[in-house]
Amino acid sequence: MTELRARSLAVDLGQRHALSRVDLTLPSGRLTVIVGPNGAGKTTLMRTLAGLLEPTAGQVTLDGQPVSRMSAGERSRCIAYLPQGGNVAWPLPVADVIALGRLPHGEKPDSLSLKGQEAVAAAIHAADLEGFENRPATELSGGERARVLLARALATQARVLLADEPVAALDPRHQLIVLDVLKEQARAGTTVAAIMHDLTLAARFADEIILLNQGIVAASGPPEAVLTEELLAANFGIQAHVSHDGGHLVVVADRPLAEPGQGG
Ligand SMILES: Nc1ncnc2c1ncn2[C@@H]1O[C@H](COP(=O)(O)OP(=O)(O)OP(=O)(O)O)[C@@H](O)[C@H]1O
Repeated sequence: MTELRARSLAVDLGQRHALSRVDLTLPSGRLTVIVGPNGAGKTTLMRTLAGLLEPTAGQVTLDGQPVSRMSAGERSRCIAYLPQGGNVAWPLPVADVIALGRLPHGEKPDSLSLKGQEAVAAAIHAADLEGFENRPATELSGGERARVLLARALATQARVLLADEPVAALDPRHQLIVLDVLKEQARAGTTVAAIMHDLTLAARFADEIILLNQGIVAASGPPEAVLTEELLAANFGIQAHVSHDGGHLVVVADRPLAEPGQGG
């Protein structure tokens, strides 16, 4: 059982307290979705969990080991991080970009081990990229590129997968495909967390939701406990209608409130 934990985490960015007193546990076998308004600290939290940002206070541990004390190589083998809106700088073939996910294992695109080749093929299949392998990665649509970068993260086969808005640029079919992949990864034993803004999709796929607002955890738990009309008003500043449809929670944002938390 892999467990990524944050204890009393605080991160200051310049003069701003981006995160304060964050305690959370991401267990393996579960898909945790992090939601919250713009500027809530979601990316800051995910980068800190990935060991890419040094906390001002508190600690992140992976199975009890402080992430900050892991070497960069060990960390990138254990924790795959998919950044928000990532780009591809070089016109490499798609298959080579995905194979870069094996670099933490010391494997280059032209010298993949058998395990590496299998990991890349599985990632191409999971991200629905068969037929794209030889296309220059710089000549893709935004959604296609997002799937290539997800596939690169999958190819690492890390124990932890952290994805910052993995479905933001995707069409509805590929949103479902990618979230199915993340859920399958979790079911296979990976610790998976994703940041999302689509609350209905989040409710449908998340085992647990963490609601972040102004750098603190405002609520966490199963979707129905977190995505309530009261918590959405207080934290997103929206009057929302939450209903059930075929066992799924549906969140419709009706209108913005003048101030977060203001009813009526
Ligand atoms: N380099 C920086 N220096 C100072 N403040 C920063 C820096 N980067 C981010 N911030 C601030 O920290 C806060 C948290 O930013 P963060 O990117 O984590 O938010 P987020 O919840 O991911 O937002 P979004 O939904 O818009 O992606 C914001 O108020 C942001 O303005």
